[in-house]
Amino acid sequence: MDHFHLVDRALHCEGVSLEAIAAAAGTPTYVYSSATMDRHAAVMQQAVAGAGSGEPLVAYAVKANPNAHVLARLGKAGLGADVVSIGEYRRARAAGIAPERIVFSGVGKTAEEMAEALAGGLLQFNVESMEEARTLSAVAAEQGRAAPMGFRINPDVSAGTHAKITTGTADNKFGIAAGDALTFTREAASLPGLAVHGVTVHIGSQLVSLEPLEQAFRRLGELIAALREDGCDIRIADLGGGLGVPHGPGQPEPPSPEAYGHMVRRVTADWNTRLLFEPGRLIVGNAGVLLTRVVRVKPGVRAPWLIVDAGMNDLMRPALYDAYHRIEAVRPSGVSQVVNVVGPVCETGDTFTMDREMDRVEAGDLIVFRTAGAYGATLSSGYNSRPLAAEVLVDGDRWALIRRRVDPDALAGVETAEWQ
Ligand SMILES: Cc1ncc(COP(=O)(O)O)c(C=O)c1O
Ligand SMILES: N[C@@H](CCCC[NH3+])C(=O)O
Repeated sequence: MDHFHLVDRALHCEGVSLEAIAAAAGTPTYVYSSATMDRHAAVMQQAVAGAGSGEPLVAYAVKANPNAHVLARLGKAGLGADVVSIGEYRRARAAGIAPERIVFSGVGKTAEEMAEALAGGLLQFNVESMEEARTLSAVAAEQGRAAPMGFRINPDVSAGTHAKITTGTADNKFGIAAGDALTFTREAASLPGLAVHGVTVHIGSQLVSLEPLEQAFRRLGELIAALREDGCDIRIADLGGGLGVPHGPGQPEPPSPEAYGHMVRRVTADWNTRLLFEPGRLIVGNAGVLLTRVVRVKPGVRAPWLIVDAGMNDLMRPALYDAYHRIEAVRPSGVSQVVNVVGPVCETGDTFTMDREMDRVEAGDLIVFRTAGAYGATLSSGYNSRPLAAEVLVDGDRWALIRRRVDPDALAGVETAEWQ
């Protein structure tokens, strides 16, 4: 069930009219549905329930949407957190997510970040190089603690997604080449303060086929067997995130979480490890829209330019990855038109789409970009001295402003002239 739906011929989020939100909160504003987030969290947890040995952990990838209220909601829905910076770690903890439900990923963790997370507690660091393992060892030795550790392998599998969100090929910066894993664990085992008990793999984002995932997981399975034979006690396999979400008619249809769960069960049946998952987009992508108002319609050669008050600074995905977002009128006219939808930013890349057929709208009308709950607000910037968009969370027939619009004047407080 879609919680963004028409009521009295106008788009609502759950029981709240998007027109009412725009009138009160202004535009552009991100609007999230709590019910959709809860449902996605439940669907993912059910899809992997009973897989592996011990309780599977669905650790939400905080980077997808780190708003404190979104995190608190997902924590209550039973999710842990996959964090990639100490900022995300702090946010996850502040949202009430327990340390033993947090994994720390990323190629560039600093010694300071490691020290704070180790002292605060976590399930494991997912380490991506021998150099990083040495730093973690030094941090652990200094605290007199053992650092719980997994390590990420690079399986050299192409995920079949956009090059800029592919992470598991030999050309990518991520992970340790699968062929180097034995040498890596032997060396890591010889360092003080490291408790190596996990392996992880994550090959990319918005995957629309299970095949590359299955290939990567099979490599991981072979590796777990080889590591055990070598005396390394692997107890956790973290299968990363990456499952794509539907973007609407005419767009590639990703496999369902249930199909993903079946594949995981089949491939991991004899692994005898606890399983971790790190979905981001799957949980929040379709739980959010970016609500924006048409500033004006300018005649164009190919098609009219629909100039909206959201720009590439608010929703970067089309400019960064040529990403598709379904666009809908908040009050559909029933008459269709072909338009180019662009923002006000002084860049040609500030183009959301060209030659898109959609409902006819005029200056002053509201439209939404769908599937904007993941990698939307969090990737935004204040480019062109534009404010950061507001964020709203809907719950039934109530809504709350969960991030105020951040005015560029806020910079006045941090811009200084401290010449040295
Ligand atoms: C290590 C890691 N885990 C999880 C994710 C979440 O990916 P997605 O939002 O596609 O599920 C990412 C982002 O690609 C990632 O880099
Ligand atoms: N930011 C990307 C996803 C990258 C996920 C992080 N590894 C997107 O918007 O699609």
